[in-house]
Order: sequence, then structure tokens, then C-alpha cells
Amino acid sequence: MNRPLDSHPLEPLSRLMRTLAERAQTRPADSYTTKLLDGGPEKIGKKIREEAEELIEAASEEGDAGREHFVYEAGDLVYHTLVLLAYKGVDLNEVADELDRREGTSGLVEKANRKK
Ligand SMILES: N=c1c2ncn([C@@H]3O[C@H](COP(=O)(O)OP(=O)(O)OP(=O)(O)O)[C@@H](O)[C@H]3O)c2ncn1[C@@H]1O[C@H](COP(=O)(O)O)[C@@H](O)[C@H]1O
Repeated sequence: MNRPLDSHPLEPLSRLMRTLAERAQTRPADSYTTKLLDGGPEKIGKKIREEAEELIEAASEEGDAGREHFVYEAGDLVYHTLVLLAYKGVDLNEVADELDRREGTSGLVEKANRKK
């Protein structure tokens, strides 16, 4: 890990989101992200499904190696999810705001209210 000790643990996520938003604007040819963005929600969504499957499979692996693989796959899923956000022009802050709005409301309570 090469993160400065005083940096916020989620800072790399913000930096990555900025990079992906920039890729969505400029679409450089030598970028994997550009290839995904050019394929639109269909291509990005296919990767998200694949990566979600791989993450779920990795969740049942045991030991340090299993844990390492699980974290690796979580990174893949987060990256591809952020690419879809970038495609939609949605910033991570907007998602954070939505989670903020939900804070303190149990999913059980939210579901019960939805059914009324
Ligand atoms: N965090 C990531 C990241 N995580 C995963 N990946 C890529 O996502 C792909 C994962 O898909 P797979 O494992 O299925 O690999 P694959 O079979 O080669 O993929 P496909 O050909 O099927 O799409 C791999 O090519 C990984 O390299 C990422 N590619 C880029 N980033 C970040 O995005 C930044 C911008 O990347 P570019 O836009 O490509 O310059 C980079 O500097 C990184 O910070």
C-alpha cells in the first residue's frame, strides 16, 4: 500500500472516479475504460454481472489467499460499477448523498413503508 498515512482511506475511490469521469469526457484511445464506455451500458453491464459472479464465488474461498482473491474481485466490481456511473455522468458524491439520506432507516422499515 502506498497511501500516505494521513490520507482518508476512501481517497483513492474519489481519485478513480475523477479519472473515470475524465475518460468519459475525453475517451483516449489507449484506455480500457474508453473501450467499456464506448460499449455503453450493455458492455459495462455485462462486465458488472461477470465481476459480481466472480466476487460471489471468491466469497466462499478460505484462508489468506481466499481473502486476498475476494478483495481483488471486489476491486474489479467497484471499478466496473464506477465506470457505469461515469457513463451516466453520475458522481460518487451523488451516491454518497443517497446513502446519507438512507442512514438510520432499516431496510425492513423502508420495505414496510414502500408496501403501504
Ligand atoms: N481500477 C482499475 C481496474 N480494475 C480492473 N481493471 C481492468 O478490468 C479488467 C477486468 O476484466 P477481466 O478480469 O475480465 O479481464 P479481461 O478478460 O482482460 O477483460 P475483457 O477483455 O473481458 O473486458 C482488466 O482488464 C483489468 O485490468 C481496471 N482498469 C483500470 N482501473 C483504473 O482505471 C484507471 C484508468 O484506466 P484506463 O482508462 O484503462 O487508462 C487506471 O489507472 C486504474 O486506476
